[in-house]
This record gives sequence, C-alpha cells and structure tokens, in this order.
Amino acid sequence: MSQARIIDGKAFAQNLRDRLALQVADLRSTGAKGGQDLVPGLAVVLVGENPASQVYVRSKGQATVAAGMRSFEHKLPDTTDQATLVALVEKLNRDPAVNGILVQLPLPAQIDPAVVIATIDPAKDVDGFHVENAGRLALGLPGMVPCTPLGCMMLLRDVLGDDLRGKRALVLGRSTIVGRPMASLLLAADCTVTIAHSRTQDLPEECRRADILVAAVGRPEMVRGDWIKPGATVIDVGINRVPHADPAAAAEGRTRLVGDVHFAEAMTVAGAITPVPGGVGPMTIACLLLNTLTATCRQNGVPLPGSVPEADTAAP
Ligand SMILES: Nc1nc(=O)c2c([nH]1)NC[C@@H]1CN(c3ccc(C(=O)N[C@@H](CCC(=O)O)C(=O)O)cc3)C=[N+]21
Repeated sequence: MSQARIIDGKAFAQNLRDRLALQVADLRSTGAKGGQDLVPGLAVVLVGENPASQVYVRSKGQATVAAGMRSFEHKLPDTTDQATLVALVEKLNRDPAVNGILVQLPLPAQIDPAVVIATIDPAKDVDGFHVENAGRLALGLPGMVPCTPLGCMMLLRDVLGDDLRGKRALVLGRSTIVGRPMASLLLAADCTVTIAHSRTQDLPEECRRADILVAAVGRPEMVRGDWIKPGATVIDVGINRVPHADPAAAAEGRTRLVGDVHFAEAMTVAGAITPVPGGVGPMTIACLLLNTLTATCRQNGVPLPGSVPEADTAAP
C-alpha cells in the first residue's frame, strides 16, 4: 500500500527561522535609521493563566529572541478589564520599539476580543486579525496575513510547487483566524476553492473532490481515509488533546495530540500530509516572526530582504 509523504513542518519552520535570523542581523547593521539600529520588536500580551496560552506565549518569546528580535511580554491578571487592556494596546501602538503586537486569544469573558483587536494599529497587527487586514486579504490587497494560513500556504508550495493554478482546494472550517483567510490565499493562488462547514451537505463527497484539503474545524480525527482523494495534499490545522490511546495511561489522565484528520488512515491515501504535532503548529510561530520582520521593514520604509518570502502572497 502507498504511503503519503509526511510534510515536516517543524524542519521547514526551523529553516525559515534561521533565514529570518540572518535577515534580522542584516537589518541591524544596514537598516539603521537616524543613527539607531533597527531591531524588530514583538509585544505579546497575555491576560489570565490559561495553561495552553502560557506555553504558547513562552515559546513565542523564545523564538523571537532566538531570531535576534526583541520580545516584550505583558502578563495581566485574569480580572483585567477591557479599558485597561485597550489602554495597554494604545501604549504599544505608540511605542517605536514595538513593531508587532499580538494579544493572545482567548481572552477572559469580560473582554470583547473584537474591541481589543480593533484597537491594534493595523501596521503592527502581526496576527492579521484587524478588520483592515482581513479586508485587505479578502480584496487581494497587501496587508498582514494571519500566521497559520500563511504557514499552510508555504507548506503547500513546498510540496506542490509555486503553481497552484486550477487545483481544487477544500477548506474545512470557516473561522476568521484560519478558514476564511486560508480560502482567500488559495483563491489568490488561482485555486478553485470550496469552503465546507458544519452545514455542508455530504461532506465526505466534497472532500473527495479536493486536490488540496485543509482541515481546520477542531474536531479530533473527523476526516477519515475514505474522505480523501488518492494522492491529495492534506494540511491538518487541528490540534486536539484527547485521552491517551492506552486505557491505563488514559485512566491516569494522560493525553495525546491529534489533528482534525485521522492520520493513520490518511497516510494510506494522501500524497502528502502534515503531522500533528510537528506540522502546521511550528509554522504558525515562524510566520509570526516573518510578519514581525515584514511589519518592521514596512514601518521603516526598508525593502523586504530578498530571501524572505513576500508574506502578502505567501510566494516562496
Ligand atoms: N492572538 C493569537 N495568535 C495566535 O497565533 C494564537 C492565539 N492567539 N491563541 C492560540 C493559538 C494557537 N497557536 C499555536 C501556535 C503554535 C503551535 C505549535 O507550535 N504547536 C506545536 C506543539 C504542540 C504541542 O505540543 O502542544 C506543534 O503542533 O507541533 C500551536 C498553536 C497560536 N495561536
């Protein structure tokens, strides 16, 4: 039986981070402005003590420093009110050392994420969540592109080459942070794009038509082997924690990570597939650094370094 190629997102992300570190070093020496070195700065704001969020924020901070950028971490208590968070974001908007701002989601219930995101200066919105950036992407205009879809496009181009024209792409999920921007990027690459969701009729049949299948619904192992077109490229965005496969281990409360795709089944049908973990997740963080470098260059009127991919289009 044939076996899919496993797309090594971890290695791809590390390679991208290494290239970004070289560009950051270059920018330091050549991009000096007004006698000041140009060092990209990323501010990450965490409200509350969600353990998963704490882990992500720590690894983002480490990756930022490893790339030679400045990391500013702001940790606020769970009880923080919206006005306080908005005031912090406004301060970061004005801070010239801060080129990128990320407010970790989810936020506590007393804070409306839409209000906070709307406060972020679109030029510093390295998540690409601001309405202005979402609108730009939808219209095919340059802007900041959300990190996860951007990383997915890079992996797709690595597998399939730069020319994705005419390929049938199915995006499973319509979230504002993955599904919708992913569909926009695929459309910009001239794919024939379908967005499927919880109300889609005959979902398995829709999936089976796709040359490119991007699963981003947050349902563990929902996509089965017989939903996949033989030879298709499968990008699994899901990160779901489920009880450990071994009942004894599960009884001790141990868990494992699975994607939205049944990996073992998909392996026998797909042409290539991203694993979970080690697929899309590491690309999200690498693309956050890429967006921070892109934002820094644009804010300072410095051209993007040649070997850094043009984030807007996710071209190689
Ligand atoms: N404003 C905001 N921006 C985000 O980009 C954002 C956010 N909020 N909130 C939470 C989600 C989640 N997210 C991940 C980043 C990296 C991995 C990652 O590197 N995962 C590894 C390890 C997974 C593990 O072991 O837990 C992997 O898939 O191999 C996963 C998930 C960013 N998010």
